[in-house]
Amino acid sequence: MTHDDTTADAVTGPGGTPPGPSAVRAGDPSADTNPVRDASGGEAPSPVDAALPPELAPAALSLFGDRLDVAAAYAELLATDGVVRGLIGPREAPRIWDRHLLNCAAVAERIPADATVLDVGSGAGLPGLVLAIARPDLTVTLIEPLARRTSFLIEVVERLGLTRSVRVFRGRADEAASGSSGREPISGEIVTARAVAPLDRLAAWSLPLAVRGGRLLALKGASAAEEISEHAEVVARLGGGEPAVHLCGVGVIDPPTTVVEIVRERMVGPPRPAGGKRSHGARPRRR
Ligand SMILES: C[S@@+](CC[C@H](N)C(=O)[O-])C[C@H]1O[C@@H](n2cnc3c(N)ncnc32)[C@H](O)[C@@H]1O
Repeated sequence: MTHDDTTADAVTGPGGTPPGPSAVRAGDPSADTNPVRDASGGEAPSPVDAALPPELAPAALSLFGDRLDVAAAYAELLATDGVVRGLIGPREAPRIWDRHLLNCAAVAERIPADATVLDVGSGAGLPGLVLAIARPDLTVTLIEPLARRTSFLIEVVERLGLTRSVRVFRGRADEAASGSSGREPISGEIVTARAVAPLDRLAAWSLPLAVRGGRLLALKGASAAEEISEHAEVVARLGGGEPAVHLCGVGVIDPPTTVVEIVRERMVGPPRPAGGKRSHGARPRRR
């Protein structure tokens, strides 16, 4: 994975005083609808695309509670800025609530109170930012190598007023786990990931980020069982316990979110590079 160097250096965390979420409320069609042009010259989606569909309101309220207005502000940012900046496809805008926000928020039920969460490959903030919105007790680090995405994430964190609980780490998961460019290695009780890599590669990147007894929560679709049977051996070699499939949000969202959960049972170090030891601070091998 190469870095996209369109913006500044490694990110340690957003600073400054956040202005707080926009006043747009779920389902508020009176939001500013000034058309803006997207990168392709077409008309970008308006905030109305991010309005909470009435039929999803009960699920959204159940998953976000009194944070629903923050979730709505995030939905609006995804559907406008996120689309214009190419972080989310224009066709996703009207599906932001069911396919993205609710799907990700449902996973909060598998995360204990006050946990430290590391989200690998956050992209536009899914699921890490959604979890931070739904669960203000969590401390969340969004791990993402692409500068264009981390700039968006930093801006969103500031605009939503989440700077106390959310940090953005620009880099790959293996760099976060081992520490690189003078940064301390990071770890957490929960590692989340959605749509990042097949289970074997994901486990190799994510398990080193979990403390012993910590868990990887991988949001997977219909492929979950197949991926487990294909990769369970690799997962075991990496120190992971037997992967288990859980459905999250049963009775709240349809379909529920399928999560593959793997406990880091043993601490297994990274494989030694061929030809001897890696010197401190050296660039990790490309996988
Ligand atoms: C398909 S996107 C998914 C984004 C988001 N999780 C979602 O569900 O919308 C995969 C993301 O993983 C990131 N990624 C790829 N390899 C990575 C690595 N080794 N460590 C951390 N992130 C990585 C990519 O930059 C990209 O943003």
